[in-house]
Amino acid sequence: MAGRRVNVNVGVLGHIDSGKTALARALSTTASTAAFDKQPQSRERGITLDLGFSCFCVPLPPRLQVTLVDCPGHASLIRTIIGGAQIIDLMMLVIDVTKGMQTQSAECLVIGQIACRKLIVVLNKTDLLPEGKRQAAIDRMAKKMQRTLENTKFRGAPVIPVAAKPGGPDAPETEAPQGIPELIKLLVSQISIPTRDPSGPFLMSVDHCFSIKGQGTVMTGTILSGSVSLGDSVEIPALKVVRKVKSMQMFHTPVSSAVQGDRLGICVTQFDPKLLERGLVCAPESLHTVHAALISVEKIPYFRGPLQTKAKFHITVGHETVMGRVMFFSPAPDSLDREPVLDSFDFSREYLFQEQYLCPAPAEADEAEATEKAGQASAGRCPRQQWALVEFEKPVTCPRLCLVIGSRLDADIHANTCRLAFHGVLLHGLGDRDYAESALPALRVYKLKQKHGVVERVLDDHSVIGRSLFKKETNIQLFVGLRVHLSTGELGVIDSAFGQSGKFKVHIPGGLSPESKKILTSALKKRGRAGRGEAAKPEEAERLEPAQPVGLSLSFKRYVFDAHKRMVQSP
Ligand SMILES: Nc1nc2c(ncn2[C@@H]2O[C@H](COP(=O)(O)OP(=O)(O)OP(=O)(O)O)[C@@H](O)[C@H]2O)c(=O)[nH]1
Ligand SMILES: [Mg+2]
Repeated sequence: MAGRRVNVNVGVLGHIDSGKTALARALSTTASTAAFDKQPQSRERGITLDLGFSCFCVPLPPRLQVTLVDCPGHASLIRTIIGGAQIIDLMMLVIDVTKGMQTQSAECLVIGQIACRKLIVVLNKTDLLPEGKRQAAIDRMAKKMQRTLENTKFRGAPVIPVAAKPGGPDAPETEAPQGIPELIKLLVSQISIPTRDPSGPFLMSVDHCFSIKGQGTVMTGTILSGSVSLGDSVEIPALKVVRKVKSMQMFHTPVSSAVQGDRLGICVTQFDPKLLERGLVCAPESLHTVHAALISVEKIPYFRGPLQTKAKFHITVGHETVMGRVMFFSPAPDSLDREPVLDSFDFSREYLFQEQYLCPAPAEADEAEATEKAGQASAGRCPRQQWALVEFEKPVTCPRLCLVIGSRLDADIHANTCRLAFHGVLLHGLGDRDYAESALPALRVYKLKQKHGVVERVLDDHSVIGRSLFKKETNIQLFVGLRVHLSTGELGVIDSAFGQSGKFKVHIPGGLSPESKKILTSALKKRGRAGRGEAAKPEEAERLEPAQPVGLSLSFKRYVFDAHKRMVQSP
């Protein structure tokens, strides 16, 4: 790769109007087709609508080509921002120094924590600060940003002041940007040349597609994995078409091959560019299209409100965003602290269904209160990994183990709240349309069912009558053979229904203990004659209630996807 430029992708993210495009322009020496808001709609609306690519070179060995990925800032374009964040090696978070952190700055920071390894903060528009107080204001904002980064993985990241377009839109082009050489120096010092891995299946994220008369259709994008050479066949999975690579260019320079991390244009023939505004191109058959997926999931702490099972979210899978319904589940109680596994899903294990994603209970909540409340787990009971089954409204094509982000993009963009709800890794895709029948029965997620009743009376040393555990209309036959526990410690087995009012007979293999017999036979006088101290009639005597209630508890599992709804009791 002597003399070959190593390409590094740097994202330019931040709240709308913080000056991202102005900064990209101030830094770049070469612009790609769609850089600097060239599209007419961008011009019309005066905002960036799509990813813009431009670059500059740093003549250091190996010659570094820094590709800037200029992302939109507008809240409604967050899908594009998430797509952009997945192809970058380092993120520049652009902050308007006169405004500080704004809503989308916070969302970009969240996306950065999920998708990027490195970040620097660029305080832009310093020319707007009054001359005399400028440095003090910059120092104050830099300190504020450090505090914001304090409890993120970017703690201690560098903060640098610039003015990408001093004087603003009306300033003459001659007005030189400020702080750019220092920013380039900082970028070069922060960029660790990522190890590019040419192995693995070829996968490219395409961000623009256009035709060139006499040549064919050019798809520009960034290689996410593997490599590509002239003459290779590539698949557009969303359209299920395969084409040969006719020619390739990197920033207007013809090349014969490219590897992960490179940004390039691939030219193919007989392909209508309108069919693929943005999406994926890959080695044939290397991606899968899934109708549902099992993901490892982590809640984003800034998202307010619970992550409710059965709720719908916008699910960004790789570079596509579709609506999906989620069902959360956690490890079975005996494996709460298992090491998280992020490269596969273990179907051999059992999992506990959750009404909500489990968050640590507040420190002051006591154990009972914490386990009581849905969606909360006391400190010692918070699992190290949780999962979700995501059922997509329409199938998505994505790489294995790709990033997944769940968000509430329909939330009010002026409500200054983080719309990003959770993130995770797609561990297992369900490609069958009828996955509910073909795949889900193998997913052993269970609900723990608990029923409580009382012993009404003793029949003999090995059997009692229970009540208030089933409803009158319950078919008790279904429960025959299940184990119940007496509050006095004995183990019982449901033997049969007893009468028509939901009562049932319990067989106690080990027999009642003497204490239990005492409790159960030291009966309360029944109302009526016996209640008035008169001798109860014999048939009334056996209906006497124990003085102190003896509880009967029945617990069993029901597997959520077991069509027969069997009740299972662990051995
Ligand atoms: N005074 C001053 N104005 C700036 C500076 N940088 C950008 N601007 C102005 O701020 C406005 C927004 O600049 P853009 O670069 O389009 O901001 P952006 O972050 O790309 O906007 P979106 O892409 O729509 O989110 C424009 O009018 C710029 O001229 C700066 O350093 N100083
Ligand atoms: Mg812009």
